[in-house]
Amino acid sequence: MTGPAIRTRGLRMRYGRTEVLRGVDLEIARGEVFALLGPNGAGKTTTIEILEGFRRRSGGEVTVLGADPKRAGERWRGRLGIVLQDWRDHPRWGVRQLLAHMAGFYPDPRDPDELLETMGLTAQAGQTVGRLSGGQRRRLDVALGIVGRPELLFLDEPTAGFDPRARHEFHGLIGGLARDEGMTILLTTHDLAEAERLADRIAILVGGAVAVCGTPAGLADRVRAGSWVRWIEDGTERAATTPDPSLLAWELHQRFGGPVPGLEIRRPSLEETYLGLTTAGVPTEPERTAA
Ligand SMILES: Nc1ncnc2c1ncn2[C@@H]1O[C@H](COP(=O)(O)OP(=O)(O)OP(=O)(O)O)[C@@H](O)[C@H]1O
Repeated sequence: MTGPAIRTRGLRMRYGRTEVLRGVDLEIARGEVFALLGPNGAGKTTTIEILEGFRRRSGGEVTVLGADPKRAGERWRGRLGIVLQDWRDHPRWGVRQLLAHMAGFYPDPRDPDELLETMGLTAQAGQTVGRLSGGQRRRLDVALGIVGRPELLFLDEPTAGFDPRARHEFHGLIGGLARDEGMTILLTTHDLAEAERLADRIAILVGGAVAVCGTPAGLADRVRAGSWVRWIEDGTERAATTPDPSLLAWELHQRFGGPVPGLEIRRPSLEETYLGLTTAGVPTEPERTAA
């Protein structure tokens, strides 16, 4: 099938009088791993719930695997894998029992035992779901999301509550699903390092619209464009923001004819810049950050 896996144009959502999404434009290619970032309440979950067909949008166009989620049926839904933020609990089910039960709904499911092994849950196979730790529960959620070999996988904050080892293993698993099986993956996360590591492209949602979107490297260049340079001149502290701090330092060095008093150069981390973007708004053109 041709065409992008996901396409939205002018997607809008209003809860009562509050407009949460104000024209979200996204285009996610088949086989792409795409991360949606944004502060709490930015509308990430709302966006993916609309894409999954769980929520009716207020406006705009949406196509997911060639269909409008508003009208798509069960066969379309069977091509999606969904890992929600708060999955309904099945505390009395056995881990393997639940996975095998869910596998039964799909025409070509993964083998539940192999999947438990991949997810590091073999030892918990006979345990009831209610007795799993938070991280184990999350891994089971992901197993349930991929048991039907979905073409498109939605992961809403998949690694929340994971310890570093589980997170590392999970990143390997997601990389493998995309690389080896060509699965399209849309994930939301608050972890910038996770987005950089996993995603082919990242979009940051601010104020109900996509503020920036690009590859992790492109985004890093773009948001890191402004470095702060400070120095003392005529007894006064001076400061400038520049995309090329070494050039400015060299110019100052020439001007002073030697060492520059109080010279300090600081390059904001991606994390700091992300925080800046999401609290103070963001210039939409890269040139403006580089001014
Ligand atoms: N069913 C609802 N009714 C009314 N308001 C809602 C509803 N669901 C979400 N909202 C509001 O919409 C906004 C966006 O919520 P959403 O859960 O989509 O954000 P998010 O980016 O996923 O946040 P988080 O990072 O905290 O998960 C929030 O202000 C939230 O309170």
